[in-house]
Amino acid sequence: MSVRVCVSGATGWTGRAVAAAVIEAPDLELVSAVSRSAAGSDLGAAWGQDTIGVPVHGRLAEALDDVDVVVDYTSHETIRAHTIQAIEHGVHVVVGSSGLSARDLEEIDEVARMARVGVFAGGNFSLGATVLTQAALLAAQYLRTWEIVDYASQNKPDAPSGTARELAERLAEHGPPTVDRPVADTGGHVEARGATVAGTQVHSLRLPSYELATEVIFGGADERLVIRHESGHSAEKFVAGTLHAIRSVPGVIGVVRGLDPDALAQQA
Ligand SMILES: NC(=O)C1=CN([C@@H]2O[C@H](COP(=O)(O)OP(=O)(O)OC[C@H]3O[C@@H](n4cnc5c(N)ncnc54)[C@H](OP(=O)(O)O)[C@@H]3O)[C@@H](O)[C@H]2O)C=CC1
Ligand SMILES: O=C(O)C1=N[C@H](C(=O)O)C[C@H](O)C1
Repeated sequence: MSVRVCVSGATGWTGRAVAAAVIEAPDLELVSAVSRSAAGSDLGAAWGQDTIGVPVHGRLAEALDDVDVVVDYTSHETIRAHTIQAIEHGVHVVVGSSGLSARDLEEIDEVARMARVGVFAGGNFSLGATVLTQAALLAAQYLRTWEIVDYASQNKPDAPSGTARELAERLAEHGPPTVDRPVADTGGHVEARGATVAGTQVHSLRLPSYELATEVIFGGADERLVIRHESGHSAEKFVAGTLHAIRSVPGVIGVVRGLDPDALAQQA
């Protein structure tokens, strides 16, 4: 039987690519979509194409009937409320949108477990970013000092990126990085040392020409290790990971965070 999917944010950069892939997948069925500006239209028409029989709703709450999994690529402003709404409706959630902290995900985990619903949250669903996280987790076992630099376009509305936040929070699994001088003891403008996310300093740059790049720099004795992921301009790189999450999440209760690179490599 097909997994019935709603794509929230289906007229956006990422949601459109994901919705198109859901339509093409033989084991998935796109039953509804969400977008405020296209509310009331057919999704194909909203894309400037032939109609495809998929209604677009202006609010997620209106789009959840007969849905097994909602995939959300809307924004950091809406993701928390959307995730809770879907769980309360008994619908599994794939969280693509950035903005949820580890604390948010702990709270969501409790609600999801009570409802016996799965939530698959990915700070970055691309294969390269997934490998970045795995490489950084390995490095953190040996090199105990690190900071993260998060590069994105000047239009990205949130900071840090979901990619950088998830990386910092996953690195916290190895305990906080070693610091010689606490950030709070910094003279001058302490803000210049960046934001402390789960114990890691994160520096977000927002400049024209970047899509998204994430760099984690490990400091050792007279040496450094730099691990950097660079994103191109298409949203296609997020599709395989998102489809993997859609297929996996009905078998989950509570929150699962981050992709397994082996599972993703097999899917790609
Ligand atoms: N985890 C990952 O791998 C990735 C995460 N992201 C994250 O996904 C999110 C979306 O990014 P992107 O695709 O670039 O965004 P876009 O701005 O291109 O698209 C956003 C989509 O969501 C809809 N939307 C926005 N707000 C609402 C709302 N309040 N209610 C209903 N629909 C809404 C928009 O339609 P309308 O305005 O008409 O409502 C549009 O369809 C961001 O948080 C981004 O950081 C992006 C790429 C990869
Ligand atoms: O806002 C975006 O555009 C993106 N956001 C994601 C993030 O916050 O990490 C990742 C993606 O590369 C694009």
